[in-house]
Amino acid sequence: MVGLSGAVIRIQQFLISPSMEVDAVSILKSITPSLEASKHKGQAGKIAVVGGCREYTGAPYFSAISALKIGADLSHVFCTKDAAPVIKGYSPVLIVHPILEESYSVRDEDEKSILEKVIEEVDKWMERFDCLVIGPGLGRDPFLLVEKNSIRKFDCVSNIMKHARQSNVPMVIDGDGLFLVTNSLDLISGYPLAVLTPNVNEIEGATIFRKGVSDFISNGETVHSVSSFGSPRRCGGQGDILSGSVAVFVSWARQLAGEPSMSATVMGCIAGSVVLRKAASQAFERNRRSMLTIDIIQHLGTSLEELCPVLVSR
Ligand SMILES: NC(=O)C1=CN([C@@H]2O[C@H](COP(=O)(O)OP(=O)(O)OC[C@H]3O[C@@H](n4cnc5c(N)ncnc54)[C@H](O)[C@@H]3O)[C@@H](O)[C@H]2O)[C@@H](O)CC1
Ligand SMILES: Nc1ncnc2c1ncn2[C@@H]1O[C@H](COP(=O)(O)OP(=O)(O)OP(=O)(O)O)[C@@H](O)[C@H]1O
Ligand SMILES: [Mg+2]
Repeated sequence: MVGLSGAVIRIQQFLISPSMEVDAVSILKSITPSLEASKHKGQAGKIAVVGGCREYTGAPYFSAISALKIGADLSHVFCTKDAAPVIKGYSPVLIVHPILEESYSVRDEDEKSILEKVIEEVDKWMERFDCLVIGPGLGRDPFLLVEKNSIRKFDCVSNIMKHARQSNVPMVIDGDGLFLVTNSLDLISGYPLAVLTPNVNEIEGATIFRKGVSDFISNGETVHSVSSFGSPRRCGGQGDILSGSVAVFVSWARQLAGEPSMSATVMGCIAGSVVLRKAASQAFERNRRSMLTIDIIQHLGTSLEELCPVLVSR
């Protein structure tokens, strides 16, 4: 396990490691499944986003809707009670669970029983999920994410992550989920099915996707870059599209037969990067300075189709 200062040194090593521009489109094509009339609902992926609180409702929406736009069959959001009606109002296609509690609505003596209820609710679904996204718009409430050395004994999201890990469910960790893991590295340390998507970082065992002018993806051994043209607009929420997209591609990559030369998490990150960058470039061409995150979401389908045309088997 590495501490935060260790993680910072590793960021520097990560950045100076030689990286190779990867053939991202070939990887995308190799993991994207065909559409077959015989397939049933759920086989193309069931994704769950854990995030959304009073302040942030956009981030979990962007992430969850992007998973559907990439091609997942079902997309769930586990959020606080206050955020749920707002997120439901954005779209009827998302399945929204208003189960998380913030500390202002929980008495100290009720914490344990409420935590148990939250975990019971999530556990009902856990085995069915192909990938979780932890953190978009989660906020920093101490009953959601416990801080290091806090006197607080319980928090909801660490426990959800522990249960996901026990069930071998992959996790893409972004936004406030990154804040949580930098305070509790053991949540993901040594877990090969964790993907972290910070602006810069590295933690042993997990796959790191460092976002920027070029995206760098590493599992600690090799570094792959994706530098295809994206967009010069940096409006908020593009990282959320990425987390939802990567979740779907990781779940697809895990279905590959044989022994692929890269891990499912690395392949899923590469595929997510190339599709998002293409969608961002298309959205920017059309909207220029007024390009918004929702414009990129509208181009996810056409970008994926251009890079990896759909194959329909009857
Ligand atoms: N419309 C919306 O509702 C939006 C909400 N957003 C949410 O807003 C909240 C704050 O997002 P910000 O963009 O300010 O924060 P970031 O997504 O940049 O980072 C969140 C946290 O991750 C950690 N982190 C990131 N990079 C790190 C590194 N290299 N090393 C160590 N730790 C690192 C830090 O604790 C940081 O505060 C998040 O919940 C985010 O999901 C954003 O996603 C933008 C859109
Ligand atoms: N300077 C850049 N030029 C081109 N593309 C970029 C640049 N920076 C980031 N990107 C692309 O945008 C994607 C999202 O990265 P970004 O840095 O916007 O995330 P973020 O800051 O976490 O977003 P959010 O607002 O959702 O929190 C990256 O994967 C990358 O492909
Ligand atoms: Mg972000």
